[in-house]
Amino acid sequence: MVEARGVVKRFGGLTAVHSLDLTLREGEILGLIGPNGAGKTTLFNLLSGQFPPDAGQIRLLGREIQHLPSHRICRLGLARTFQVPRPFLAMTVFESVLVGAQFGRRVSGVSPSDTAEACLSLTRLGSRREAPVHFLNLAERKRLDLARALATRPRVLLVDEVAAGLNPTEVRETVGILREVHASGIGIIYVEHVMEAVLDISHRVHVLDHGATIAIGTPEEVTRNPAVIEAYLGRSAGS
Ligand SMILES: Nc1ncnc2c1ncn2[C@@H]1O[C@H](COP(=O)(O)OP(=O)(O)OP(=O)(O)O)[C@@H](O)[C@H]1O
Repeated sequence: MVEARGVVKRFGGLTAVHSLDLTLREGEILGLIGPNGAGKTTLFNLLSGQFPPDAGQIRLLGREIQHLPSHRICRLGLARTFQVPRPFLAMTVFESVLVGAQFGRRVSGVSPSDTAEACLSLTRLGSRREAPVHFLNLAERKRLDLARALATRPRVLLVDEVAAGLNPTEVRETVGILREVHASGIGIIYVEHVMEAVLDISHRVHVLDHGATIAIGTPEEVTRNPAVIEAYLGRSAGS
Protein backbone atom coordinates (compact mmCIF):
# COMPACT_ATOMS: atom_id res chain seq x y z
CA MET A 1 0.00 0.00 0.00
CA VAL A 2 3.00 2.24 0.73
CA GLU A 3 6.47 1.80 -0.75
CA ALA A 4 9.35 4.12 0.11
CA ARG A 5 12.62 3.53 -1.74
CA GLY A 6 15.94 5.25 -1.05
CA VAL A 7 14.30 8.09 0.87
CA VAL A 8 16.65 10.75 2.25
CA LYS A 9 15.86 13.79 4.42
CA ARG A 10 18.45 16.27 5.65
CA PHE A 11 18.01 19.17 8.04
CA GLY A 12 21.09 21.35 7.42
CA GLY A 13 24.07 19.17 8.30
CA LEU A 14 21.95 16.46 9.95
CA THR A 15 20.70 13.52 7.88
CA ALA A 16 17.51 12.53 9.72
CA VAL A 17 16.57 9.76 7.23
CA HIS A 18 19.30 7.84 5.33
CA SER A 19 18.38 6.17 2.05
CA LEU A 20 15.48 4.35 3.69
CA ASP A 21 13.31 1.59 2.22
CA LEU A 22 9.96 0.84 3.87
CA THR A 23 6.95 -1.23 2.75
CA LEU A 24 3.42 -1.37 4.11
CA ARG A 25 1.83 -4.50 2.64
CA GLU A 26 -1.85 -4.77 1.75
CA GLY A 27 -4.03 -4.74 4.88
CA GLU A 28 -1.08 -4.82 7.26
CA ILE A 29 -0.33 -3.16 10.59
CA LEU A 30 3.34 -2.18 10.45
CA GLY A 31 4.89 -1.04 13.73
CA LEU A 32 7.59 1.63 13.38
CA ILE A 33 9.80 1.86 16.44
CA GLY A 34 13.16 3.26 17.44
CA PRO A 35 14.75 5.43 20.10
CA ASN A 36 14.13 9.17 20.39
CA GLY A 37 15.45 10.99 17.33
CA ALA A 38 15.52 7.81 15.18
CA GLY A 39 13.58 9.58 12.41
CA LYS A 40 10.07 8.12 12.87
CA THR A 41 8.16 11.42 12.85
CA THR A 42 10.33 12.74 10.01
CA LEU A 43 9.39 9.65 7.99
CA PHE A 44 5.68 10.27 8.73
CA ASN A 45 6.13 13.88 7.61
CA LEU A 46 7.68 12.64 4.35
CA LEU A 47 5.00 9.99 3.70
CA SER A 48 2.17 12.46 4.37
CA GLY A 49 3.64 15.32 2.32
CA GLN A 50 4.47 17.78 5.13
CA PHE A 51 7.75 18.25 3.28
CA PRO A 52 9.35 16.47 0.28
CA PRO A 53 12.32 14.09 0.55
CA ASP A 54 15.74 15.27 -0.66
CA ALA A 55 16.01 12.00 -2.63
CA GLY A 56 14.07 8.80 -3.18
CA GLN A 57 10.63 7.68 -4.21
CA ILE A 58 7.40 7.18 -2.24
CA ARG A 59 4.43 5.30 -3.71
CA LEU A 60 0.91 5.20 -2.26
CA LEU A 61 -1.34 2.53 -3.77
CA GLY A 62 1.00 2.37 -6.77
CA ARG A 63 1.16 6.12 -7.41
CA GLU A 64 4.22 8.32 -6.90
CA ILE A 65 3.51 10.92 -4.23
CA GLN A 66 6.88 12.25 -3.07
CA HIS A 67 6.33 15.69 -4.59
CA LEU A 68 2.63 16.06 -3.80
CA PRO A 69 1.37 18.39 -1.03
CA SER A 70 -0.35 16.85 1.99
CA HIS A 71 -3.93 17.72 0.95
CA ARG A 72 -3.45 15.87 -2.37
CA ILE A 73 -1.97 12.86 -0.58
CA CYS A 74 -4.91 12.89 1.85
CA ARG A 75 -7.40 12.79 -1.04
CA LEU A 76 -5.47 9.87 -2.54
CA GLY A 77 -6.17 7.96 0.67
CA LEU A 78 -3.48 8.56 3.28
CA ALA A 79 -4.27 10.21 6.64
CA ARG A 80 -2.26 10.68 9.81
CA THR A 81 -2.61 11.46 13.48
CA PHE A 82 -0.16 13.71 15.32
CA GLN A 83 2.12 13.04 18.30
CA VAL A 84 0.62 16.16 19.88
CA PRO A 85 -3.00 16.39 18.69
CA ARG A 86 -3.91 19.80 17.25
CA PRO A 87 -7.71 19.98 17.14
CA PHE A 88 -9.66 23.22 16.70
CA LEU A 89 -10.31 24.01 20.36
CA ALA A 90 -13.34 26.28 19.85
CA MET A 91 -15.30 23.64 17.92
CA THR A 92 -17.47 20.88 19.28
CA VAL A 93 -16.20 17.31 18.94
CA PHE A 94 -18.69 16.66 16.11
CA GLU A 95 -17.76 19.82 14.19
CA SER A 96 -14.09 18.99 14.48
CA VAL A 97 -14.59 15.53 12.95
CA LEU A 98 -16.94 16.95 10.29
CA VAL A 99 -14.07 19.15 9.03
CA GLY A 100 -12.08 15.96 8.38
CA ALA A 101 -15.07 14.36 6.62
CA GLN A 102 -15.57 17.41 4.37
CA PHE A 103 -11.88 17.59 3.54
CA GLY A 104 -11.21 13.95 2.69
CA ARG A 105 -12.17 11.41 0.03
CA ARG A 106 -15.84 11.56 -0.96
CA VAL A 107 -17.88 8.39 -1.33
CA SER A 108 -21.17 8.63 -3.21
CA GLY A 109 -24.27 8.04 -1.09
CA VAL A 110 -22.48 8.76 2.21
CA SER A 111 -22.73 12.32 3.58
CA PRO A 112 -19.84 13.92 5.47
CA SER A 113 -22.15 14.07 8.48
CA ASP A 114 -22.79 10.29 8.35
CA THR A 115 -19.06 9.69 8.04
CA ALA A 116 -18.37 11.92 11.06
CA GLU A 117 -20.99 10.10 13.14
CA ALA A 118 -19.52 6.70 12.23
CA CYS A 119 -16.01 7.85 13.19
CA LEU A 120 -17.22 9.24 16.54
CA SER A 121 -18.91 5.96 17.28
CA LEU A 122 -15.82 3.91 16.33
CA THR A 123 -13.61 6.05 18.59
CA ARG A 124 -16.09 5.89 21.51
CA LEU A 125 -16.75 9.64 21.38
CA GLY A 126 -20.47 9.52 20.51
CA SER A 127 -21.51 10.67 23.97
CA ARG A 128 -19.09 13.63 23.76
CA ARG A 129 -20.22 14.86 20.32
CA GLU A 130 -21.57 18.22 21.57
CA ALA A 131 -18.69 18.91 23.99
CA PRO A 132 -16.28 21.72 23.10
CA VAL A 133 -12.95 20.18 22.19
CA HIS A 134 -11.13 21.99 25.01
CA PHE A 135 -13.26 20.02 27.54
CA LEU A 136 -11.71 16.71 26.44
CA ASN A 137 -9.07 14.91 28.49
CA LEU A 138 -5.85 13.56 26.91
CA ALA A 139 -7.27 10.12 26.06
CA GLU A 140 -10.33 11.69 24.45
CA ARG A 141 -8.20 14.16 22.46
CA LYS A 142 -6.09 11.31 21.14
CA ARG A 143 -9.26 9.48 20.07
CA LEU A 144 -10.58 12.69 18.51
CA ASP A 145 -7.39 13.00 16.48
CA LEU A 146 -7.93 9.42 15.30
CA ALA A 147 -11.59 10.19 14.46
CA ARG A 148 -10.59 13.27 12.42
CA ALA A 149 -8.04 11.28 10.44
CA LEU A 150 -10.52 8.41 9.86
CA ALA A 151 -13.18 10.88 8.72
CA THR A 152 -11.07 11.60 5.61
CA ARG A 153 -11.78 7.95 4.62
CA PRO A 154 -8.16 6.82 4.31
CA ARG A 155 -6.96 3.54 2.81
CA VAL A 156 -3.75 4.00 4.81
CA LEU A 157 -3.51 5.53 8.29
CA LEU A 158 -0.30 6.77 9.91
CA VAL A 159 -0.73 6.65 13.69
CA ASP A 160 1.75 8.64 15.81
CA GLU A 161 1.99 7.68 19.51
CA VAL A 162 -1.74 7.39 20.28
CA ALA A 163 -0.95 5.44 23.46
CA ALA A 164 1.58 7.91 24.91
CA GLY A 165 0.55 9.24 28.32
CA LEU A 166 -2.48 6.94 28.64
CA ASN A 167 -3.17 4.58 31.55
CA PRO A 168 -3.24 0.80 30.91
CA THR A 169 -7.04 0.69 30.52
CA GLU A 170 -6.94 3.54 28.00
CA VAL A 171 -4.08 1.86 26.13
CA ARG A 172 -6.12 -1.36 25.83
CA GLU A 173 -9.11 0.63 24.57
CA THR A 174 -6.96 2.41 21.97
CA VAL A 175 -5.46 -0.88 20.77
CA GLY A 176 -9.04 -2.24 20.45
CA ILE A 177 -10.01 0.75 18.30
CA LEU A 178 -6.95 0.26 16.06
CA ARG A 179 -7.91 -3.40 15.62
CA GLU A 180 -11.37 -2.32 14.46
CA VAL A 181 -9.85 0.22 12.08
CA HIS A 182 -7.65 -2.53 10.64
CA ALA A 183 -10.60 -4.93 10.37
CA SER A 184 -12.37 -2.34 8.22
CA GLY A 185 -9.61 -2.78 5.59
CA ILE A 186 -7.33 0.16 6.42
CA GLY A 187 -3.55 -0.40 6.38
CA ILE A 188 -1.77 1.13 9.38
CA ILE A 189 1.77 2.31 10.07
CA TYR A 190 2.01 2.70 13.83
CA VAL A 191 4.75 4.73 15.54
CA GLU A 192 4.73 4.05 19.27
CA HIS A 193 6.98 4.06 22.31
CA VAL A 194 4.47 2.07 24.40
CA MET A 195 5.89 -1.37 23.55
CA GLU A 196 3.00 -3.49 24.83
CA ALA A 197 0.66 -1.66 22.44
CA VAL A 198 2.79 -1.71 19.29
CA LEU A 199 4.15 -5.26 19.74
CA ASP A 200 0.67 -6.57 20.54
CA ILE A 201 -1.00 -5.23 17.43
CA SER A 202 1.66 -5.18 14.66
CA HIS A 203 2.04 -7.92 12.04
CA ARG A 204 5.58 -6.75 11.32
CA VAL A 205 7.82 -4.22 13.03
CA HIS A 206 10.31 -1.93 11.27
CA VAL A 207 13.04 -0.64 13.60
CA LEU A 208 14.94 2.60 12.94
CA ASP A 209 18.01 4.01 14.63
CA HIS A 210 19.76 7.22 13.56
CA GLY A 211 17.55 7.43 10.45
CA ALA A 212 18.42 3.95 9.15
CA THR A 213 16.77 0.51 9.31
CA ILE A 214 18.32 -1.83 11.87
CA ALA A 215 15.72 -4.63 11.77
CA ILE A 216 12.44 -5.70 10.16
CA GLY A 217 10.47 -8.73 11.31
CA THR A 218 7.66 -10.07 13.41
CA PRO A 219 7.36 -8.62 16.94
CA GLU A 220 9.01 -11.82 18.27
CA GLU A 221 11.90 -11.54 15.80
CA VAL A 222 12.70 -7.89 16.43
CA THR A 223 12.51 -8.17 20.21
CA ARG A 224 15.10 -11.01 20.04
CA ASN A 225 17.35 -9.07 17.62
CA PRO A 226 20.59 -8.04 19.42
CA ALA A 227 20.88 -4.79 17.42
CA VAL A 228 17.38 -3.79 18.51
CA ILE A 229 18.01 -4.72 22.13
CA GLU A 230 21.18 -2.64 22.07
CA ALA A 231 19.73 0.35 20.22
CA TYR A 232 16.30 0.60 21.68
CA LEU A 233 14.91 -1.89 24.13
CA GLY A 234 18.15 -2.06 26.10
CA ARG A 235 18.30 1.70 26.43
CA SER A 236 14.67 2.04 27.46
CA ALA A 237 14.97 -0.91 29.85
CA GLY A 238 18.00 0.70 31.40
CA SER A 239 16.41 4.11 31.65
N1 LIG B 1 12.31 20.40 11.46
C1 LIG B 1 13.48 19.94 11.89
N2 LIG B 1 14.59 20.70 11.81
C2 LIG B 1 15.80 20.23 12.22
N3 LIG B 1 16.00 18.98 12.71
C3 LIG B 1 14.93 18.19 12.81
C4 LIG B 1 13.63 18.61 12.41
N4 LIG B 1 12.75 17.58 12.63
C5 LIG B 1 13.48 16.56 13.14
N5 LIG B 1 14.78 16.93 13.26
C6 LIG B 1 15.87 16.07 13.73
O1 LIG B 1 15.82 14.87 12.98
C7 LIG B 1 16.11 13.73 13.81
C8 LIG B 1 14.94 12.77 13.77
O2 LIG B 1 13.85 13.36 14.50
P1 LIG B 1 12.41 12.70 14.57
O3 LIG B 1 11.53 13.67 15.30
O4 LIG B 1 11.99 12.28 13.22
O5 LIG B 1 12.68 11.42 15.47
P2 LIG B 1 11.65 10.43 16.18
O6 LIG B 1 12.14 9.07 15.91
O7 LIG B 1 10.27 10.77 15.73
O8 LIG B 1 11.84 10.82 17.70
P3 LIG B 1 10.79 10.76 18.92
O9 LIG B 1 10.60 9.32 19.24
O10 LIG B 1 11.52 11.50 20.01
O11 LIG B 1 9.55 11.47 18.47
C9 LIG B 1 16.40 14.28 15.20
O12 LIG B 1 17.80 14.42 15.33
C10 LIG B 1 15.71 15.64 15.19
O13 LIG B 1 16.35 16.55 16.07
